[in-house]
Amino acid sequence: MDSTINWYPSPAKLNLFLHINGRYDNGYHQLQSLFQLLDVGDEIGICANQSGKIELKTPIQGVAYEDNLIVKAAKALKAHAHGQAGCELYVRKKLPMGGGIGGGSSNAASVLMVLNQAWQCNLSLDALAEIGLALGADVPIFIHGNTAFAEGVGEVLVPVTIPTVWYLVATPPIHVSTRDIFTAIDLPRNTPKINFADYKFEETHNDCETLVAKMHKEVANLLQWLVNYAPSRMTGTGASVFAVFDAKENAEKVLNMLPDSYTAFIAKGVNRSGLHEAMGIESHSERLILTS
Ligand SMILES: C[C@@](CO)(OP(=O)(O)O)[C@H](O)COP(=O)(O)OP(=O)(O)OC[C@H]1O[C@@H](n2ccc(N)nc2=O)[C@H](O)[C@@H]1O
Ligand SMILES: Nc1ncnc2c1ncn2[C@@H]1O[C@H](COP(=O)(O)OP(=O)(O)O)[C@@H](O)[C@H]1O
Repeated sequence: MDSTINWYPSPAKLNLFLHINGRYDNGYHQLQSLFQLLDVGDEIGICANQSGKIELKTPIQGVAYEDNLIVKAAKALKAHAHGQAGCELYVRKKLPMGGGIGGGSSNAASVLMVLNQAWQCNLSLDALAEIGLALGADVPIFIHGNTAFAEGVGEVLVPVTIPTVWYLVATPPIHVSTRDIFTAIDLPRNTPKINFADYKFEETHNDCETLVAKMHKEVANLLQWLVNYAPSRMTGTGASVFAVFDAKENAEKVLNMLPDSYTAFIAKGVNRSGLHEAMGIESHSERLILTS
């Protein structure tokens, strides 16, 4: 094996809506969501070897080696590899962490997908998604690599093709703990299930948004500002917020006016993950086609 570092996309996602339909006995929440993949993300560098060691060459400040989802993913897959499977791992972090745009889960998925090939584990996408689910509820989305409706805790997926739009994604300088939101007493947990074929953005919402906006005025202020320019909503359990535009130029105009206190980027919505495109993995799954 040579020592070339190969770089792969690790795309971000948005939850275009997030409905909480109930709660399972283990405390996890039963969700419905539309996961929109983006053409923007981190980059994961991987150099597979036969050292038997998993080395992270670019540590992330504030995340310990054993807690890093990149390392956890490699360790989880090593149990399915032969011989002295090892690797050097690198990340070029571009996505804000803990913002509800899935950077950590996507990093884990990219590592699982690439090492599955490099170590010749030959696991199916379903098997990789099952390993990924134990690392985080959003990992299966990134393994299957489709913009998709999700149910359950995010593991029951219906791939979808939706029209291309542009997003301005902005993150206030705060951290929202997913756990704190899901354990809050006043989180709504009884939104009726929708039929995915009837989905319309304006008829859906994010059940976490009101609570997070109440707890963090930065999120409330950002939403109040953005909604003057375009339909806007929080993604996941926050703190990032997105606004939807038909044209990239319009998103750029609003980005130029955005106060400096937010980190922000513009991304195109894609129906297929850039990782799967880069790895040449064809999409065979049947897709629900939405025209608006
Ligand atoms: C709700 C979403 C939507 O994308 O929020 P974001 O994390 O993206 O903001 C995710 O599915 C989150 O996934 P992830 O961040 O991987 O969550 P996990 O590590 O699996 O769980 C963190 C904690 O959130 C709670 N949790 C998570 C998912 C879920 N369906 N119900 C829950 O109650 C659990 O208390 C768990 O201990
Ligand atoms: N490789 C990683 N990239 C980002 N976050 C990571 C990573 N490994 C572990 N984490 C931890 O996971 C948390 C959630 O990260 P992330 O997936 O970016 O956010 P979210 O789940 O809100 O979309 C971070 O706050 C960080 O502590």
